[in-house]
Amino acid sequence: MLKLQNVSHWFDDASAPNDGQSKVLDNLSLTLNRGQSLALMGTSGSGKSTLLQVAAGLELPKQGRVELADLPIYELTDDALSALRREQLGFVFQQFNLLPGLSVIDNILFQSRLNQGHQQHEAIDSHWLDHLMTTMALHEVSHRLPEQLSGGQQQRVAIARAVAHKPAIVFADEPTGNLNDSLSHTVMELLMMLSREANCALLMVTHSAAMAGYTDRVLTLQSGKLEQAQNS
Ligand SMILES: Nc1ncnc2c1ncn2[C@@H]1O[C@H](COP(=O)(O)OP(=O)(O)OP(=O)(O)O)[C@@H](O)[C@H]1O
Repeated sequence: MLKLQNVSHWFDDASAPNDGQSKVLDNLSLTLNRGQSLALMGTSGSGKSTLLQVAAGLELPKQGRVELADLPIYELTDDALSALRREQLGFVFQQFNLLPGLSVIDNILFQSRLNQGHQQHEAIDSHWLDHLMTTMALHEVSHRLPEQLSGGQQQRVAIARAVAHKPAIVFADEPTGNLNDSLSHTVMELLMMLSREANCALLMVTHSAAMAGYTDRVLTLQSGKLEQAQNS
């Protein structure tokens, strides 16, 4: 599903060694299949978000190859890459990134509706939508705007939105970063359950060993390399 092959990336920085370049990602490779989950840990600044961006087709790596759904993403046309993102990817960010002018239900359906506007995409599965709304306890607030929700409710909307169109892979950057401990566990349980039900892969960045404990695999990014995390 997701394949990174010999990926290296650095940001141009005149003050850094090695001819002005220090590598954030150093010749790393990674495979993640549908139905599998992986937590990415590492100290602040170790490159976790950069790796997520590179894997999701949002930052072109300086070297190496990235495949999503068997497609070499950085060789696709802009239109093909947009379609891949729209149909196959889901995103959950620490800041939720809900669309402020849209109700809860319209936020959740946003990506599915975009897909429907494009050729041959299946209609939204109303049973799946109802299941999502029930699981995330969002029925009662479905017509509210994001600003009328608590942080936990906003995060549940963000997760429902990320999986509503049953993507092949969900990228989550600190998905529980803004939540208290008990809510974090609830949100992780829901995210894991929904990703299992949608049979999607999950690549999650987290600082929390407790949250990483929910995923099948935990890797640590250090000096640009991926290492097996301790205790995993
Ligand atoms: N656009 C950019 N331009 C220059 N340097 C950048 C850019 N984005 C990130 N960096 C640098 O790359 C390194 C890795 O950043 P990244 O955000 O990927 O780390 P992280 O592990 O996600 O950190 P955190 O846990 O604090 O969010 C850092 O040294 C950062 O300063």
